[in-house]
Amino acid sequence: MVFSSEFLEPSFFAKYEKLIELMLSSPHNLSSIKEFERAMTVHIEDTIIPFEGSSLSGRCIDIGSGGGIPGLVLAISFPKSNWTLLESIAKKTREIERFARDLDLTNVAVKTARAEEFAKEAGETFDSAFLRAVGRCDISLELAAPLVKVGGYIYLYKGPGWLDEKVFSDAAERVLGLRLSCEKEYRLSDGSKRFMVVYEKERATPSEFPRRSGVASKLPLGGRK
Ligand SMILES: C[S@@+](CC[C@H](N)C(=O)[O-])C[C@H]1O[C@@H](n2cnc3c(N)ncnc32)[C@H](O)[C@@H]1O
Repeated sequence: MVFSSEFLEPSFFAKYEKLIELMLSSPHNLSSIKEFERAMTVHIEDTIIPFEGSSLSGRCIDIGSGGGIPGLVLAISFPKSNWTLLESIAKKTREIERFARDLDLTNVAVKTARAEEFAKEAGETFDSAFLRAVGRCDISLELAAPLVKVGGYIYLYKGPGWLDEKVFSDAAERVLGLRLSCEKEYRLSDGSKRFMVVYEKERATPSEFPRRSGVASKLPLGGRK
């Protein structure tokens, strides 16, 4: 682990390890990485390193949470934040609920729905949204913007291809009333490069959003490749 232990309480590390054990032993193929140490690097370090020395609070949503990454890791690390973990596949949300219970996390709620549908019910009520490996930046921003308050933030976890991908975010920023607020490069302990890209929501999301389920990927705001 490359992050400093001063930033995190020792009890958090036991929970990260337990979460990875739960993910790897799940029958539902929640991680393409099967080896424990490698999963600690790819899932835990990747989630935590960009927040080293920061704090997180308020209502947070992890969109497309899969096996609970990054939401469960951030819920462990920042107990004062309140989390909704949103995932469209029910067998995954049942697993996330079980993990949150086994980890004694009282700041986590789990919801089975597509982001486009959940946004109609929840509206612009979250302080921050987090997405990792859910889609290209413009698609992720379109799923997140209708759920975030004006003045709130969208955090995208991005891999080494970010500098080529970022061209697709311009149109989404303009249409959705977002501003690129911070772009931070970091490295995992294996040397691989990652980016945390943060957008501030400056204006209310136009009423044509959310578009129907699936349209954000079929007709992306940044255009087709
Ligand atoms: C590649 S997985 C990434 C999971 C996790 N965020 C991670 O980094 O390990 C993408 C997940 O997003 C979910 N997903 C994709 N589009 C979604 C949508 N519109 N609403 C909710 N979940 C969605 C998928 O079901 C899938 O579990």
